[in-house]
Amino acid sequence: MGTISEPEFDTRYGEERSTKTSLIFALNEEAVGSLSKALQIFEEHGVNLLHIESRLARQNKTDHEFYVECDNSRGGIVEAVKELRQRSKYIHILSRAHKALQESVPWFPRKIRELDQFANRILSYGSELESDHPGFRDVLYRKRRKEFADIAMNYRHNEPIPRVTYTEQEIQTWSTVFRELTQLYPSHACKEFNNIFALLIDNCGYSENNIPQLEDVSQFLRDCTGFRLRPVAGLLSSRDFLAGLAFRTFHSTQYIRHYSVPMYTPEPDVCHELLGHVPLFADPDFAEFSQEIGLASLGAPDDYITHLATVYWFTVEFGLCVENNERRAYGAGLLSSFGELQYCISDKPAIMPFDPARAAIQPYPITSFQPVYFLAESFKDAKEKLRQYAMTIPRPFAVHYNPYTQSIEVINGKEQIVNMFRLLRGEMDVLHDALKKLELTNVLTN
Ligand SMILES: C[C@H](O)[C@H](O)[C@H]1CNc2nc(N)[nH]c(=O)c2N1
Ligand SMILES: N[C@@H](Cc1ccccc1)C(=O)O
Ligand SMILES: [Fe+2]
Repeated sequence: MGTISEPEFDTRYGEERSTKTSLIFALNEEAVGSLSKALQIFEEHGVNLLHIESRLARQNKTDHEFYVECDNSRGGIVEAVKELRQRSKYIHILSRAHKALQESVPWFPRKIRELDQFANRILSYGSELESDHPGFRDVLYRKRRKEFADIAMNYRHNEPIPRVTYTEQEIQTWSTVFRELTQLYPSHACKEFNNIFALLIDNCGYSENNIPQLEDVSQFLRDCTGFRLRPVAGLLSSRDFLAGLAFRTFHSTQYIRHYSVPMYTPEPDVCHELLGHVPLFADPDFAEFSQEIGLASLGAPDDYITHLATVYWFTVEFGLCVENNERRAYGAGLLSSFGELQYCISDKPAIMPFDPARAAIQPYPITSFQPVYFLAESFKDAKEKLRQYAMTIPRPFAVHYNPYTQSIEVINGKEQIVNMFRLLRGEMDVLHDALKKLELTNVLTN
């Protein structure tokens, strides 16, 4: 069992490097040798220690606290602190210059076209998935996957998504998944999902004998909520994936799982995207919520991204909620796996009440059924709590999505405030006019 691994530490920080930084930290464990292991981290990152002191922690007078001064002229302190943080109860960084360095913001896309840059940044699940992936030894399957990867790699913003002629065998796999899942949905899926699913059957070519085309689904979503699909060759890093949502863009795979194990696959495939995710993206409220999560992620520090992605995992991917005193699935990873959808409603897994702060630190496997699920009071409750959680990500600026230019505006000065105010005032005027014409102006005053 593994956990999703993030790409290497993001090095797109500011150029500015201070030479001297002071830190105070207390280690998680005080075992013999743990300090020397911790100090080794500095060495590994080329950071020289100039001075070190230990003392009893101010807070509780029993822990030992260490004060170190380091020479950062060769860089590496950001990485070292990041690693040390994992072994520490707390770290305080004392140098001002270092703080400025930390506060400089990781790169994020500002224009929708910049999502083109994500195409070749696909994470592999690592050797573990490779060897237990059901398609691992199937040469034909791997060859076919390469064709799909090429479509995604060559795709550019605003192009229609290439249509794919699926093979008989692929359609068979889809049929099995579709048939099994649609039998379970009425009793296992939340009502928001079930309501929209019917629309997809009527409008989007969803049926037992047809794998819908991404382009058609993307057009449909654009009409419903302005969401669109982009083909992607595989798993994106959490940071990139979430950034896509900020632009109302959902990265979707186009290949289908291996025919040998239709009931569960360890990576996203077209069944997961089209059956699991797409229905809720057609819901205006969920679309707005998804974009907010995406916006909150832009430029967030790495550790916040990891936590946000984990909460996302336990909600949007694997969330359960209560409906009429019954357990129902709203997570896309459940709604696309007829194996796990039955399992999650059974009494086998552990169920915990949904609390974002708790879910954020729960480890999870990616290649097997989840041992733990979080149960929200309702689908709405989960959305609300995740939204509030996302708001706690610290950032020295606000962001706003301009739908006309499809770009992110960073609100960090007077000029941007004035622009945004103008935009909103225009909309408020329309609203006021509408209320007047409907003789509803009193709703504003009451
Ligand atoms: C945000 C969170 O990590 C989430 O599970 C992401 C990760 N990367 C992804 N990448 C792709 N292609 N599809 C997905 O559904 C996801 N999910
Ligand atoms: N397990 C899901 C696919 C999936 C993999 C990884 C993350 C989320 C979903 C399925 O079988 O449909
Ligand atoms: Fe997913």
